[in-house]
Amino acid sequence: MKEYIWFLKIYFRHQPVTMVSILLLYILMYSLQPLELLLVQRIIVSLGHQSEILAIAGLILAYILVYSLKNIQYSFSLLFIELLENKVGAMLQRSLFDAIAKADLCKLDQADYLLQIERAKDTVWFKLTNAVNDVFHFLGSVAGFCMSALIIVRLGVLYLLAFIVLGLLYNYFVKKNTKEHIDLMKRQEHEDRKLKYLSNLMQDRSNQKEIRSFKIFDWLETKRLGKFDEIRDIDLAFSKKWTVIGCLWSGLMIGLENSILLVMCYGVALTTLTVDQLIVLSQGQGQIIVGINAFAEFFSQAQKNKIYINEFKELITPEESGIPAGPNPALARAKTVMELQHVSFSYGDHSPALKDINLRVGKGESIVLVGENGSGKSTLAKVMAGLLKPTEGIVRKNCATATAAFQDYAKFEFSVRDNVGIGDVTRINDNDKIKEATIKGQISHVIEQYPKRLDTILGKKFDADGIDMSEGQWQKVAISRAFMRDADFIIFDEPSASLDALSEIQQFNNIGKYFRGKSVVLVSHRIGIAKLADRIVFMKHGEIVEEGTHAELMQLNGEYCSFFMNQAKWYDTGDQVI
Ligand SMILES: Nc1ncnc2c1ncn2[C@@H]1O[C@H](COP(=O)(O)OP(=O)(O)OP(=O)(O)O)[C@@H](O)[C@H]1O
Repeated sequence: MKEYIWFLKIYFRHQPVTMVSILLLYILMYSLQPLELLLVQRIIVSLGHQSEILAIAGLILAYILVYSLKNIQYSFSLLFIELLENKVGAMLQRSLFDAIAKADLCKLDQADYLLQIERAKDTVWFKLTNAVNDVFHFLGSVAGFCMSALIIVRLGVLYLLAFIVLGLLYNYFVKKNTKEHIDLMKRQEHEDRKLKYLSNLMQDRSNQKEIRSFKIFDWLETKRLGKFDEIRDIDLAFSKKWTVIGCLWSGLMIGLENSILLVMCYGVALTTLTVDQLIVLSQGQGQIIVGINAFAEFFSQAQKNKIYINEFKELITPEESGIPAGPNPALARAKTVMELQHVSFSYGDHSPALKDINLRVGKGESIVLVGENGSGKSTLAKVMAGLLKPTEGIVRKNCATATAAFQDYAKFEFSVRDNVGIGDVTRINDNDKIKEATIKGQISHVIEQYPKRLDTILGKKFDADGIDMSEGQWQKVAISRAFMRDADFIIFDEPSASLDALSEIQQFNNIGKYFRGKSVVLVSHRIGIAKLADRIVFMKHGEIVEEGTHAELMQLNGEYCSFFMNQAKWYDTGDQVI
């Protein structure tokens, strides 16, 4: 019940009036049914006793009123529930996005975490509101059940017991069916995701080049259909099985219901029961069964909801940040902007991508990380940027503002202004600053050619006039973001991977020029760039194996030297590698 109290509190805190209104409406709805029963009985008795026409008309009017009230109440409760869903759903969705934005980046590569997010989207909009609805239904049905039971018990305890047994039997079937269905859904969840993935592959624009060039449409479609058939066959088998069981069970229930009806009719024949009592009992039977179903439904649903609520609660509970925020006096004294002590990092259960890294970035120092593919440079850059939380070790930071540009930068289908301005959202409407950033990022001359300039939409998903930039142009937009902020500490992970040779040289010149005096950590494959840095950090298999200036490392004649010479021999300029 802990989890129910947690989320009910959230709903009450945000929408107290709506919550109380729904509760009152449900209690009213469930109380109207037994009232209807009493009125029917009174009408029959009055007719039988040939009471005054005015009294009979009054009773019929009251019955019509109760009946109409029931329908009006239903429409209102739907309206209130929708209101609740929209208001609280929007707030919960924000909590979810907030949690995703704060989660360790590598979590977003984990299938389980992605599945949790997928489920949470449903939880936000439907499952939690449904759970609130269930609680109200339950409370209302308790009230209704008690009133119906009181009416029936006056006519005979045995009738009430018989109806309760009938209700429990009905419920046994529903419970079995629901349990098996839930088990099936859980087993199918992963398969459903695979099917969704395959379907998305077929419609995603970015895959169309490969699909057409390699002519893999049929191959992919066979895969998708295979998965679709697999899921459909299992669903169909389930439906067939439960249709047969359902028919047999309904037959049994109809038999039992009619047997009870026969007993009641026999009671009328023996004059132990009057006709109005027979009508009240036969209608009351339905209300008792519905009541028991509502209880059982609530408890079985509560079991399911418990899982979703707990999972959602866990998902939106903030994680501890990887790097302690704020200035660090000890680092400030040592003129250090960042220090890593014995830092290791693993992606899930994989072998460590970083092993026992010790690194200090001095104020105003430029460091270039070099090494073979997969040696851990990008991972280290992400740990330094606070995007990945070290598995072991400590990262200490001492800088007011930091900025970063990554090789796997985001392409937002927004305007150029937004794409660049997000580098510092506080200045997203500052045209001069944005233009300056695009000049430093070497993309201003391209943007100047667009008729709408900074207002040009990048990408064509939402705007037919949108511009499709080349990969290199996109990279320049991403780099311009980094120039938006006057940061003390800048991390560049392969900022030139998609640039042509001249743009690349210009880009590095710009970094040197505009970030002079700032602390810069740069990941680059272009080893000639390393020579310009204050310090070179050479990585291999997730470890720092050599550290020093270009001259020092060349003299050492170790890993860096051979890496440098190997790259240098592809350039005629020999030692003058760019
Ligand atoms: N998201 C991920 N999940 C699992 N393993 C990963 C992930 N990203 C990187 N790795 C692994 O971590 C190791 C280090 O990768 P990283 O990208 O940091 O290397 P890198 O030196 O930047 O490589 P490159 O020069 O190719 O960009 C590699 O073995 C890689 O396979």
